[in-house]
Amino acid sequence: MTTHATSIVCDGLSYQYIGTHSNAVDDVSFSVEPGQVAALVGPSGCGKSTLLRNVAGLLTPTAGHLLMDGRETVGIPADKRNIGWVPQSYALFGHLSVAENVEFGLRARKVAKAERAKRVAHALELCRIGDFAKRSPEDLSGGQRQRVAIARALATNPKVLLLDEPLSALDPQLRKQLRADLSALLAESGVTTLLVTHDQGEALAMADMVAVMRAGRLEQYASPQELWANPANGFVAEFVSEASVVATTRRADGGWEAAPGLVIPGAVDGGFAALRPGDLHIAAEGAKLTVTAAEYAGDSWLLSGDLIGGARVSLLTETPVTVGDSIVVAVRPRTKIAMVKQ
Ligand SMILES: Nc1ncnc2c1ncn2[C@@H]1O[C@H](COP(=O)(O)OP(=O)(O)OP(=O)(O)O)[C@@H](O)[C@H]1O
Repeated sequence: MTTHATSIVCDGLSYQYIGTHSNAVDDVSFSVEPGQVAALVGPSGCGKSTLLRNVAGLLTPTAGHLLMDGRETVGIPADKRNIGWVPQSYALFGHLSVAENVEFGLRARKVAKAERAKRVAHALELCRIGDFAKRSPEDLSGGQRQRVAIARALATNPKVLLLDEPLSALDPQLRKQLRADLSALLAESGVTTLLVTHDQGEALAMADMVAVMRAGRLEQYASPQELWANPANGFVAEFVSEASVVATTRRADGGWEAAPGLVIPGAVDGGFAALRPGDLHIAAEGAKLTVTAAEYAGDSWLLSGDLIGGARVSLLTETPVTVGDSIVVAVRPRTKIAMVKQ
């Protein structure tokens, strides 16, 4: 769809709401390469939507720069930025057909009729909703409605696509299915995309780059693989991979352990070990763990428990275990544990 993709640079961007005492977005810097999909993730209230609204031009930064294709964008009104905005609710018009919804933004921009028809047809095809062109969006499933909202945004040939929680209106089963479809669609469209999600799984699965935010600050900006392998700190490890971040101590043999007997293979320096549920298994030798919760997950159990020393960790196992049981756990063979600073 896009012939020329746009780069986005946020440079020291801050935003403070009137009447508040701190920045909702605080000195955030990152850049998105042309055609990339970047996800903003972080706990509720960390500033994701505020940042997205600044990029959209719905809010004006209190400090910093926002560059698109190297050009300062702060000060340019929202309707002159050529941005495709897909709100959480999709905001489709029920009294218009799917095709008319997609055409809506083009009419508003006074695009000529023949060109409108061409762009609508292309957007419908790209989003695989041509079969529903004459239907009302109200007669479509949640997933199909989402495609209409994206087609409507893409039809205007935006420089940048902004998606606010694109999958949150869908049920959990459908969310997983549709994130692959949405990724494929975004890749095919080639448009530079910023998306907000509070679901770290969604961010890892869909984005080229992920911005992890906490209390307005950017904690880390990296590819999903890099975030997983080298989380910048304990917060990122816990948020991105549901890790338990446990302090290590030096063993007499020079190695490091996260609890008596729980050796962290390959750890050269001490620090905190980010232990993910998939990192540990029940073993003959290792550390004692008292099971405090056992959640059945179909082909496995998700156990949580306390190690000697008090740290709480989780692990996936196929062995049925009951709450109160005492088990021995170790790091699975050939598993690299991420070490972080707290
Ligand atoms: N209009 C407003 N006036 C004052 N403060 C606001 C306003 N909107 C948001 N905030 C505050 O700014 C901070 C960031 O909010 P924001 O909505 O950007 O977070 P978020 O990460 O998108 O959260 P969520 O995941 O819950 O949508 C929060 O502390 C919030 O209370």
